Amino acid sequence: MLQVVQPNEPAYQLIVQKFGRDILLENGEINREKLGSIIFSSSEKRQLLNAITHPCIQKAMLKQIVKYFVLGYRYVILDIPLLFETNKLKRFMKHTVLVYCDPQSQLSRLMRRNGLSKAEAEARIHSQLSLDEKCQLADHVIDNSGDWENTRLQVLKLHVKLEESLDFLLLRLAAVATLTVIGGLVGFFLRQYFH
Ligand SMILES: CC(C)(COP(=O)(O)OP(=O)(O)OC[C@H]1O[C@@H](n2cnc3c(N)ncnc32)[C@H](O)[C@@H]1O)[C@@H](O)C(=O)NCCC(=O)NCCS
Ligand SMILES: Nc1ncnc2c1ncn2[C@@H]1O[C@H](COP(=O)(O)OP(=O)(O)OP(=O)(O)O)[C@@H](O)[C@H]1O
Repeated sequence: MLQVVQPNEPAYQLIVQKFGRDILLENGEINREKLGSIIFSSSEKRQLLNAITHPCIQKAMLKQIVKYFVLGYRYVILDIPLLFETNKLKRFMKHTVLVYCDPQSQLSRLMRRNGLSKAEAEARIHSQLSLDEKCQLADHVIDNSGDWENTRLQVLKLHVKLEESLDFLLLRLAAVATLTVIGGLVGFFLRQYFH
């Protein structure tokens, strides 16, 4: 959901208004490293950023869901870091999947990926529920503590399961029927009008 914090987006204006121009790069884009270091060391600031960005992120997600639904995709995956914490969107999800890894790997991978110190990485991890707590809340857990191949096999298994599911079949049929009727009516009136 990077696009909601791009210049010209409403969330961007509000972020600059609340956090100041110091968090901008020379080209006007948000300096993610700087904003990250502010919000991950203050829960108040984090809540402020969440209050600004979450409504825009939710709108953008909804648009994409409708798009892929109409295109006939069997399922869409929403990558939502704070799904269980905010507990707002969970009721709209048919399935929830948690990608788990053991706490030691989580810490060392985050330190390596973002070049963070142990304390900085721990602050980020503690700004969310622990993975063990999230495991209890998710419908499916992919254990990514092992190597990539091990994870890939688990993902493929889940993919097959989701592809086989008939979730939302009635809703899809109703949507197709409605579109067909609307298309038919439009065609009928256009023919009447041009004859
Ligand atoms: C805070 C920002 C600048 C940090 O950018 P950065 O490139 O360093 O990290 P990135 O966006 O890849 O996020 C890394 C991870 O941090 C965690 N995280 C991100 N935002 C938050 C948050 N508000 N609260 C808790 N954890 C968060 C998530 O696990 C996420 O996957 C960036 O996340 C941002 O612009 N956030 C605002 C939009 C937002 O709220 N996004 C996701 C939360 S739903
Ligand atoms: N199975 C694995 N083996 C080795 N390294 C891994 C494995 N899975 C992920 N990593 C590494 O761990 C880091 C974090 O992975 P990734 O960015 O995919 O996690 P994420 O859950 O999307 O993170 P975030 O929630 O912070 O956005 C990356 O540098 C990635 O290369």
